[in-house]
Amino acid sequence: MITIKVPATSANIGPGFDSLGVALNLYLTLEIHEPTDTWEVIHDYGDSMPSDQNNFIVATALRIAPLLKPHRLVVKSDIPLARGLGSSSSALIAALSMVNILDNKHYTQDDLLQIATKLEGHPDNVAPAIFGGAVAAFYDGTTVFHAPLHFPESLSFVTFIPDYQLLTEKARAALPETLEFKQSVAASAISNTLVAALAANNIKTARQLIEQDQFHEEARAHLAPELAIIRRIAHQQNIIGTYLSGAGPTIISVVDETEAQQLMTAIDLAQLPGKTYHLHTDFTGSIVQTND
Ligand SMILES: Nc1ncnc2c1ncn2[C@@H]1O[C@H](COP(=O)(O)OP(=O)(O)O)[C@@H](O)[C@H]1O
Ligand SMILES: N[C@@H](CCOP(=O)(O)O)C(=O)O
Repeated sequence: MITIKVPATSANIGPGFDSLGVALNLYLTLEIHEPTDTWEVIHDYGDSMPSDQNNFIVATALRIAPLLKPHRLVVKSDIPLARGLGSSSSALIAALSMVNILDNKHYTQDDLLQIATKLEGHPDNVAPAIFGGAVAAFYDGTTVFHAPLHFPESLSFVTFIPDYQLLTEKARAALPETLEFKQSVAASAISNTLVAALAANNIKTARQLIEQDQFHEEARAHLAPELAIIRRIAHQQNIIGTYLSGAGPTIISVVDETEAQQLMTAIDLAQLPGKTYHLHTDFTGSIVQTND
């Protein structure tokens, strides 16, 4: 049996729209079992998720390798669907990794990133899902340029996952088509400076910038009302900043490890519809294991 393990990801990290992302310690695992006559996907997502060649993982694999031989697959995941934690990117990387193995493609991690970004449209989830850690990336429509962003290791992520789903497609449809020149300059300067501050462990500057996104959060605020509520709660504590994870609706507060429990308790007291988790950076990224 072959097992592919891919982490969840949180994209944007505030002002880094479509460019910054970090891998988190929730995982999708895809087990590849024996060859079969037709594709069989065993999962516990419920009846609305296909269990045959129409399953997203198989369909994605067949887009890349239409003649791939069917196998019995088992998918296990603690990454919730359509919550802004990159479930579709993790599934996509699992699919491409399966093609890599079954079709002997010899894709490097960089090849995977280029193909995955073409399929996903933006690199900020797929890059950290492949490499682990935090990544900054830019896709010009043809090529992805990327570099690791070394976060201070003491940072962790208090993560509120609402009970409701929000498809990324719907949250992207809420975005403006254009951004005025002056605002674009500010938005990109905020993002650049946040990246430099995080890389330099300059927490004071990171704290001043992480909630200053000008690209997407305001346009999406009505789709994820918990963002404003959790920000208010978090501002009463010693946190670094709170942002909309990916397209939402998950809300993440970046905190020093030692401050996490106090914030989780405060969020839980607000009794919002959802659950709070204390997540950490996954530094490994996607891995493939061959078991007997
Ligand atoms: N493990 C999986 N198996 C099959 N399809 C999946 C899986 N994970 C995600 N998907 C597909 O991706 C959709 C969610 O993607 P998206 O709206 O981009 O949200 P997010 O990536 O933030 O979780 C799901 O509704 C489902 O169609
Ligand atoms: N930059 C994208 C990230 C989408 O992430 P997801 O986890 O919600 O799929 C966006 O903000 O649309």
